[in-house]
Amino acid sequence: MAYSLVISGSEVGHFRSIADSEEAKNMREGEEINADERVMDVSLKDLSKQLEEFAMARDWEKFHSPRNLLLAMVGEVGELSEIFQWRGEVDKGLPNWEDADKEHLGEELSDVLLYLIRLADICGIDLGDAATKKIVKNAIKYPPKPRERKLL
Ligand SMILES: Nc1ccn([C@H]2C[C@H](O)[C@@H](COP(=O)(O)OP(=O)(O)OP(=O)(O)O)O2)c(=O)n1
Repeated sequence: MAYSLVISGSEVGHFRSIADSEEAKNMREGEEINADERVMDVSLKDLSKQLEEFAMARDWEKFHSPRNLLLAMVGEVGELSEIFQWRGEVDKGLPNWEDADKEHLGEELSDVLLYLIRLADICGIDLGDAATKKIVKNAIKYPPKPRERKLL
């Protein structure tokens, strides 16, 4: 049986509860989820909250220690690497890739991101704030190329 879970940009709250929705609970392995619309502008804090709720609903908080989350993230980095393994150099935008391969890539990138966000949260790090400050620090360390002066 196929399920179609439609998520719109204005329904992030709905999306937030999808993992614990009746449809999700009733789903069996191999059944299809069809997210027809993209979720726009989801924030790190939104994702962090969803991950906390996901762990709480399954009583998985006891497993989400900093070390376990780090190891889980590294494992997902390995799965991400496997997608690129033996392919040689890949063009930007992945023009010759099958849709299924791109979807798989999106899933593995998401797994890395989600474990990273959860790790930061569990460690009490505000990742959005830390990353923004790091970008500023990077810009000071690596100043932009000076513009060429126009000679009058
Ligand atoms: N204790 C856990 C287990 C899973 N997840 C979440 C975070 C990841 O987004 C995803 C990882 O799930 P799997 O371990 O099933 O890994 P994959 O989705 O990569 O499946 P597979 O390894 O079979 O390809 O689920 C989590 O938060 N906490």
